[in-house]
Amino acid sequence: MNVDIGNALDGDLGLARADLDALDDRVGDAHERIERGRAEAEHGYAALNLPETCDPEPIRRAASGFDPDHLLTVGIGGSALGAATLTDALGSGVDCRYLDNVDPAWVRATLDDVALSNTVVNVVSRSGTTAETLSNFLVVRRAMESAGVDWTERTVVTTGGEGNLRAMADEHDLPALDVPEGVPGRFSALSTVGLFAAAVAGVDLDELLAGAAAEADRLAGSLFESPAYAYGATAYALAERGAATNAVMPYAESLERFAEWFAQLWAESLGKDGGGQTPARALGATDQHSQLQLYRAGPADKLVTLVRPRGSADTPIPETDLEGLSYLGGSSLGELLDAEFRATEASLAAAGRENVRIEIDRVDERGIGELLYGMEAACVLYGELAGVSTFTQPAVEWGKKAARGLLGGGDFAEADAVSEKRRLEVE
Ligand SMILES: O=P(O)(O)OC[C@H]1O[C@H](O)[C@H](O)[C@@H](O)[C@@H]1O
Repeated sequence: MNVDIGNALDGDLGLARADLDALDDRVGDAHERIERGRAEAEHGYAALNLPETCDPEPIRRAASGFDPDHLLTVGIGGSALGAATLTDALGSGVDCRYLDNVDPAWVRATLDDVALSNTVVNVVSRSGTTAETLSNFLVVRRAMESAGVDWTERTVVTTGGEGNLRAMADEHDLPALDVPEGVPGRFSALSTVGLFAAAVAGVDLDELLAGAAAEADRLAGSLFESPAYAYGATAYALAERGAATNAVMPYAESLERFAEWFAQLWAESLGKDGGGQTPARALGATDQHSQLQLYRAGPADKLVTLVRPRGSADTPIPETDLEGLSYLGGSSLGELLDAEFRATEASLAAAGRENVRIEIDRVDERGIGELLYGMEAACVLYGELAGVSTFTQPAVEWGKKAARGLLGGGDFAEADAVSEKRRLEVE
């Protein structure tokens, strides 16, 4: 992964090279803290050891028993987004669906759309208690029963040591993969949580983990020596100067889910103590024709993170005698996309709007391994610099408890707050 922070300097928010030089001592201290956390496999930091600690063999074994047309992953948040990012970017041959919402019409439509007799279900929940995931799984199970399909033959469970899912896996003797200790959901893409779906979809797990390991090897005590830290430190420094939004804009359709994954990573890890950066999701070149207006001419409160592969398969643009379009003929869609990318960068920079360029060689296992690991390390570094508790999500838990209380799942004070909703209705 290559990170170019040149366009983050000397823009409207006033970040100068000297500021990054001054920040670098703190990056060195944060790196030491991160390395200590990794050495002791502390909660959260353990995720940065996954390239070494994750054994792909049991995952491949669990996947090898199937040759499905469809893979239905039932999970939410960190228990769906990592797998979805991997299969969208790298998967082939298997139709991968993610039941990561409880919209009843959509769940029904998804189930109607797949041949359940040729579907593998992966139900994923670290806690084994998440209401959305468990409810969806019960619906899937019932649909399989109604279709005369033995769900116990087609279900793989990925979960922690305890909880309802673990009990169900034990009761029905289902194949079960363990969520590793100390790895929060949003940092779990490179574990059993993300890799089962990837394996079913034909992704080369060894190459993916090798890409991540290569990025891990680049972590160093200076932001000028480590691409991941260069990005994390720059994002932090800009946030301190008012970049309240981080707009992530991949220039590849296959990376659209990556932006969704990044949004969870960044928001849930760093949105604490009144700070953080609101992730915005955009897609190049499509959103050059919509959101770019705001990024260039709206409030100067953003970092735009442009992500792209350096190379990909290309499609020539046919010659045309249409007047005014001849400049396109003989060129290619790839060249056009490249020009759009560089034009966006330049248009932002010329308006004083900070942006960073992140590149991988290709959208392949190596590149995606580098990218996911690099963003995770960047996020952990940002968390250290900001002094927040990167690996917790108390605000999310609050809402979970309130919803559970409303459904009669226990006595939660959070549920009482629901009746205190302020109203000012206009009809
Ligand atoms: O894997 P689970 O325990 O089902 O959790 C799924 C998701 O639940 C919560 O909302 C957390 O905030 C997420 O970080 C987590 O990924």
